[in-house]
Amino acid sequence: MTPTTMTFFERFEADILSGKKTITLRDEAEKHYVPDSVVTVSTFEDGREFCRIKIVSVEPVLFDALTDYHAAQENMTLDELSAVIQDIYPGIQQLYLISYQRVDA
Ligand SMILES: CC(=O)Nc1ccn([C@@H]2O[C@H](CO)[C@@H](O)[C@H]2O)c(=O)n1
Repeated sequence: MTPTTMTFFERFEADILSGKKTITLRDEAEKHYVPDSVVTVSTFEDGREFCRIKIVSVEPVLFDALTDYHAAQENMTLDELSAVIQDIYPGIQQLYLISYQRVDA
């Protein structure tokens, strides 16, 4: 089934709304998003909906293969991004790069 919702940590809300953050890296539990589908986005902490996004692409990427370019699309340095991922997904190698565009409500 095509997923229709996605959660983000609240601290990333502003970057998503401003368009500074245009990808997210998830584990295999979230690899089933479908390009061109529209997804309702809410905060992980309290489930507050704050925008909708259109999935652009979903592709596997290894943690060790992350680059400054990925980090830039997260509005972070590579060191910051690596630390964030290690915190959320300790020891993970296989990630899924989900790129998205904000769509109007
Ligand atoms: C709330 C929830 O269920 N899961 C996640 C998982 C990841 N992320 C963000 O995606 C990027 C790479 O992982 C980083 O910016 C992360 O902080 C997030 O916001 N929420």
